[in-house]
Amino acid sequence: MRNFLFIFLLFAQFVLGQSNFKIRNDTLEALVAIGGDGTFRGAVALYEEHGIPSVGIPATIDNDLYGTDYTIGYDTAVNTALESIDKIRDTADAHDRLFYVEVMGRTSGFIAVEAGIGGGAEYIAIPEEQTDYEEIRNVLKGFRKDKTSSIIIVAEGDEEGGAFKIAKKVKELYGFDYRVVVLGHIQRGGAPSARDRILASKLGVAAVEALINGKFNVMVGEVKGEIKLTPLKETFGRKKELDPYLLKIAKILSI
Ligand SMILES: Nc1ncnc2c1ncn2[C@@H]1O[C@H](COP(=O)(O)OP(=O)(O)O)[C@@H](O)[C@H]1O
Ligand SMILES: O=P(O)(O)OC[C@H]1O[C@](O)(COP(=O)(O)O)[C@@H](O)[C@@H]1O
Repeated sequence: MRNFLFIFLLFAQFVLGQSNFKIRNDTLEALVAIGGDGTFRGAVALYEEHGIPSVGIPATIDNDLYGTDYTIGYDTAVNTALESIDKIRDTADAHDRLFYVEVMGRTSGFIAVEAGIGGGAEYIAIPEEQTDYEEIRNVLKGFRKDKTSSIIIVAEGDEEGGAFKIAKKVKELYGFDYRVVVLGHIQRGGAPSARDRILASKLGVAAVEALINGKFNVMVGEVKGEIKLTPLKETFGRKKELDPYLLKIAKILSI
């Protein structure tokens, strides 16, 4: 690290969220802000109001930042969700049950889609698509009679209001008895997966390189295996789309 560049490498929540933390403008040249859209909004405000530049590193389990294929924490969260879904599947099989499993995703269905495909979900409800009750009924009526269990994954941010609401409505409409499991905050934290460790290592190096090269107010991301810089404002101002191919195969595999 060059002498003239003094960088605080901190979780931005720490900087932005704690009132007793005082920023000394005379010593702080740049900030590496690690977090999601809230963190980056704060980083932009810090620049606009105090002239402190940042480089952002995307870290949120939701994976909902534009400018990177994956965010740090997402892969670990999907694996944690899958571990639980595997266990629930055992009970669903043994008890001949329909389970609704609610995963995190405040405004996006990234965790739901990958956990759903990985866990063999019969249906995946996400905020990006209108929940289709008729499709749920068709899946549950059983195109395949050899299935002894059904699992419906619901992203917490689904426009219908979560797993309990969907389960209740399906029961009212079609009479299917159910159990609901809300995985909740166990999806955050824990030991990071190998993929998350590698991604964090790559993006950490990329952030320092960006600063050395005088690139500020950008987020470092990885897109199709390449490091990419995206203006911080775009990362939360633009919508990151779900992979349409994953959505397609989720439907094919649910039959
Ligand atoms: N416009 C803003 N100005 C200053 N601080 C902000 C702004 N938006 C969010 N923050 C702060 O950034 C921190 C992280 O935001 P949060 O939404 O909790 O997490 P994430 O970064 O995962 O989206 C919080 O402490 C929040 O108060
Ligand atoms: O209950 P809280 O503290 O608001 O946290 C829950 C929210 O945090 C999230 O897990 C995202 O957190 P991060 O962006 O920090 O990974 C959302 O999916 C969820 O809605």
